[in-house]
Amino acid sequence: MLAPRKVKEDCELLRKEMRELQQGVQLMARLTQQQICDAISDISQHNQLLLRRYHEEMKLRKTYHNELVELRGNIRVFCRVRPPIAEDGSGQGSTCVVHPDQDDDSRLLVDFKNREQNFGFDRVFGAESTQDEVFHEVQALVTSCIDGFNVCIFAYGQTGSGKTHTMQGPSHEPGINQRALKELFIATDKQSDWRYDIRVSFLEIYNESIRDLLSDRPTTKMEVKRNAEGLLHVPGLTQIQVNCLEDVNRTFTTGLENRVTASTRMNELSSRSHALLCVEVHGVNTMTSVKTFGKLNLVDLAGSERVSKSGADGDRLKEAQNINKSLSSLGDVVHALRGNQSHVPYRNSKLTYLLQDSLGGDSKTLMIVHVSPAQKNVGESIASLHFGQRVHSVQLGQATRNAVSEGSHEMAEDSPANSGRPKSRAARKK
Ligand SMILES: Nc1ncnc2c1ncn2[C@@H]1O[C@H](COP(=O)(O)OP(=O)(O)OP(=O)(O)O)[C@@H](O)[C@H]1O
Repeated sequence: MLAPRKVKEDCELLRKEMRELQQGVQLMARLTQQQICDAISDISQHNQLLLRRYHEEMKLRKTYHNELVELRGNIRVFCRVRPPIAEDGSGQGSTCVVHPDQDDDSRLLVDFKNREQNFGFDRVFGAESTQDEVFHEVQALVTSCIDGFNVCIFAYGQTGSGKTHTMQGPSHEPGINQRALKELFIATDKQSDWRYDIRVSFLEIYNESIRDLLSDRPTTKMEVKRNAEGLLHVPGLTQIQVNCLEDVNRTFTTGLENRVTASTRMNELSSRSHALLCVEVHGVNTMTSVKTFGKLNLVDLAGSERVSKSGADGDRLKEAQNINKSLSSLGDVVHALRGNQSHVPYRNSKLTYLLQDSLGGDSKTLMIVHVSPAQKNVGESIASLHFGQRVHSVQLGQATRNAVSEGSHEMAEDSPANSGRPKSRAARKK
């Protein structure tokens, strides 16, 4: 039998040991916590370093990419994904399967046949992109026509993919056409020693026939001819001098009312023709009388969808075949130019023949490929992306700027916006 005093002492001892054990555990826990915090902080510093390096690399890649684009002869390809719309319906078919890469604004990811396909362009605009953002990227291209460059901007894609939205746009959110003219008015207004004259024509190519959209009595008998200076033009085509946005809007209203539209299963007001807004900028220096001339061609192409899907027959089938022919000719021409091939097949369609002077040489071309985000359109989206990719991915090879094409315009040496820019090849030769 233990004495009560001994029990009390043992109890005290046990209590003391327990307190020490508790303190020891708390100390260990604090130390471990500190170690974990240090490790996390190390990892996050390392991550931040990697992220910084990644962004630096991205910036560098962009710089090199821009240099490469210059070398490739100024042909760029953008891609724009339109947001979901009511016409996409609901259910499985409306699921969004097209996503811009969150970390790289030049890549697009598409879920197709249970695989993720990856497409690269000069720039990808997601569904939330605004008209402002898109125009910001094309602004420099647009104003280069003041310097005497010829510029073409094409909107490509299946019916309902957003081509007209990008080029024309609704009145509360105007697209490239109106913004470009506004920008030209602002830029030409700033040049005190220069007087500018801006003229527009608006035509469509429907079933390989040209129609004047600004004429009261449109005729389909219009042809592409060479004028005395060797430049391609359409005799009899209405040209309107525009001095302000009101003039421009009046012109658009007339032209759009005349546009041929026909219904297909895919879009009630599907445009089955290519619409071409041609802006000519004539400049004259009031001190030296030096003249400049540049052309800006803004093209809303007809829908690129394949015939079977549109349920086409009869007239619609003929339309679809003509559209396919001209779009593939356009792809061939741009592909040949970007690859610096010696033969460029301009004559294979009215569209490329008419634009011959504005494609190639020192001209600048931008193709904006439009895609729907919906799963039910994914086949057409993939076809459009392959079209854009074919143009975009031409290997550099021995490409430099193309030789000056027949009839291209030289940039005047003392053109106002010329200072600090590389001179056109023609100008360099002088
Ligand atoms: N970026 C966008 N933001 C908001 N709405 C858009 C956008 N792109 C397209 N839409 C809408 O989607 C619908 C189809 O677009 P749009 O008419 O521009 O297609 P399209 O490719 O020009 O078709 P079509 O070849 O038939 O002329 C329109 O209602 C348009 O307002």
